[in-house]
Amino acid sequence: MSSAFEVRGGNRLQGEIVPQGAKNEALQIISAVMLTPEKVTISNIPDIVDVNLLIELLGDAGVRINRVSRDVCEFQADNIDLDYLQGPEFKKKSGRLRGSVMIAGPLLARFGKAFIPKPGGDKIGRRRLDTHIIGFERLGAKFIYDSDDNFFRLETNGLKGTYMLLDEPSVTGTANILMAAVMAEGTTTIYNAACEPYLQQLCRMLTRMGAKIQGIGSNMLIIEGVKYLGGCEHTMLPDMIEIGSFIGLAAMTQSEITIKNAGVEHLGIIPEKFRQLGINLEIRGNDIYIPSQETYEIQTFLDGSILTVSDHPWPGFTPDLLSIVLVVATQAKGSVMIHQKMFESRLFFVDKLIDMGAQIVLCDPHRAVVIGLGRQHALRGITMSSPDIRAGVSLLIAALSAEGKSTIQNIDQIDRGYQYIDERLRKLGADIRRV
Ligand SMILES: CC(=O)N[C@H]1[C@@H](OP(=O)(O)OP(=O)(O)OC[C@H]2O[C@@H](n3ccc(=O)[nH]c3=O)[C@H](O)[C@@H]2O)O[C@H](CO)[C@@H](O)[C@@H]1O
Ligand SMILES: C=C(OP(=O)(O)O)C(=O)O
Repeated sequence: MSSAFEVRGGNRLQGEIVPQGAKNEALQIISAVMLTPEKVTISNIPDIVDVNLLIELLGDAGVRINRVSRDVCEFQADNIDLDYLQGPEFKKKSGRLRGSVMIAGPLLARFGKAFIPKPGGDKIGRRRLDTHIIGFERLGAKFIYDSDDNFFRLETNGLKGTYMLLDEPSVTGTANILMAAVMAEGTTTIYNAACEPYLQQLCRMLTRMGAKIQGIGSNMLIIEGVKYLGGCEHTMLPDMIEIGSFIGLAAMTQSEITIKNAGVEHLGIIPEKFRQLGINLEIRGNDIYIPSQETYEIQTFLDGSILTVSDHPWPGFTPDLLSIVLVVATQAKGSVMIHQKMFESRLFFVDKLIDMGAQIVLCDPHRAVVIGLGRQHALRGITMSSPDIRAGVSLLIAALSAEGKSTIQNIDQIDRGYQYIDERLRKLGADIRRV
């Protein structure tokens, strides 16, 4: 696979784009197929590296996989190879993505055993697994940590429902504990649960499989354990992070874009945050229309002070869109403070934007002040490397708006989560190619 994008910036884009199925939802939903020996059919699966890798991993572990089409797949986990799941190949492969940790909950529920290698995913700061492990322990699992090869082994003679107050509303942690609790004996209460649309979707899927869950969409899930879960069908929501990325792309490149079938009722505060940056967007049924805008002006707070955009667990603003907001602000009129509270290494990519001519002060690893150029001059194309998935797309957006040629290396990071991105952007008129 090639590993760089060459972009000639400055084109105004135009047209319609359909978001892919949600990556982070897919990783939960595909893990949940392990909960039943029956057939599960999943639709709107994004064709991206992380998701394909998880599907491959399940296949290696004995799950029967029938990819009916690019975005529909049937799974049947009626013959799992538990030995494979503690072997060297699994350790290596599953370490390449974050989502693989979520196989543990279903395995523990169904077989009383699970193995968690050090997970992969973005290197964006410390990413603890404490919430997952402590949650499993509270349900009655014992864990052994093998420090030589960074491997957690979990075992139980039977999970038992309990009350737990999570240390933090971890997204993958909540999903993992939930998938274990649905087949535990008795009632489990998970308080301070994460409640992103990804999790709401997982709860709905589990309910269709026969699970009993109350409090869906809230930070308190009450789960009545059942003995058996059956097959189901599930369709993934559109990827809200991709949608936010396209809104940012449209504004930054002064383009007129319609994002089709955007699942607007599931976007929470996302459209409002982009409006705070001065971006016009119209919700038209289930589509989002972004008109071409010469300039956009960042709002201030009501008292006139400089706007801060920060991340917060759902229903707050997702940390996965802060890098996009930051790049869009570089060409706005006005200033904004970006405060990335969750991750300590996600803002370092701003040095590349500074090289391109953006005015940004990185105050500390968590906070950056952007002084918008207000189109006084364009960014300049440069050669850069993509440090993580969202920074990668932010740099791509910057490159598409910049004057001249940019080369973005390490685009495997982008391919991890954005489906055929070059091809789709070319259809909108972007000058981008893989080299
Ligand atoms: C595969 C997947 O679904 N990945 C997402 C998931 O990762 P993931 O589930 O790994 O992230 P967590 O929700 O566990 O949180 C990530 C980090 O943020 C810290 N933290 C979390 C909650 C909190 O209130 N305060 C806090 O500081 C945690 O200590 C942790 O180190 O959720 C993250 C937070 O939305 C997203 O960036 C990732 O895209
Ligand atoms: C951080 C992200 O992904 P992961 O958790 O898979 O690293 C992301 O999707 O922005």
